[in-house]
Amino acid sequence: MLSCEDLACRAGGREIISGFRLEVAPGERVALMGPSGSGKTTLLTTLAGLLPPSRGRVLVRGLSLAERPDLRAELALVFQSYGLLSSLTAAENVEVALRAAGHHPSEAMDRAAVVLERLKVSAFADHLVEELSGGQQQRVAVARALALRTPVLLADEPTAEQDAGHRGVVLKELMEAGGALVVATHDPEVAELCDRVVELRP
Ligand SMILES: Nc1ncnc2c1ncn2[C@@H]1O[C@H](COP(=O)(O)OP(=O)(O)OP(=O)(O)O)[C@@H](O)[C@H]1O
Repeated sequence: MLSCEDLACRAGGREIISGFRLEVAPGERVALMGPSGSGKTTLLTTLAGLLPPSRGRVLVRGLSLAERPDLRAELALVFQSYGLLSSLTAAENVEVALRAAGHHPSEAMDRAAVVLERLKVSAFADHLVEELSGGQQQRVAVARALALRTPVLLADEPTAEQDAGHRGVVLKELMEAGGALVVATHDPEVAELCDRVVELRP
């Protein structure tokens, strides 16, 4: 579903990742682990097609992501820093992503309501993102990515800001989403729920 071979990524003028190989099957859940600074965010950003690799290619269904930008529609990314539009409401953030992906406004509204409910943020659906706590914002970011129902979901430490109860909520939704999942995490319990662990070394 998602693969790369001999991938190298640069950030800040130096090579952060080199000779990286990954093959993720449809529906497979992979935990990406490694110490702080080992390159998990850099790698996820590259796999999402947002940062061009300095060597190698990212393939989606065997096709080059660089040559076929339309394949980006197969991927969703939960950013470590959420990447929400702070002057919009939680619901609008999800709806905007769905509308940008081609969904009818009324369908986007319905789908956003369902996914925000599942992530336990429906009580804040009409609140501006800037009024939400870090944990609430993170669940909106997860909701936005899940709402797109892409075959591949990339998630960067998606439970880092969650208390124990909400961590379970986020994990359940991510694990049951059904698509391939690559999740960067420092949490061994998240890794245990995945099918396998890929370790990055600094
Ligand atoms: N835009 C940038 N400019 C300069 N250096 C960068 C940039 N982005 C990342 N780096 C460097 O690349 C390395 C890898 O960073 P990255 O954020 O990918 O690591 P990480 O494994 O996700 O870390 P963490 O677990 O702390 O989130 C770090 O040494 C970081 O300082």
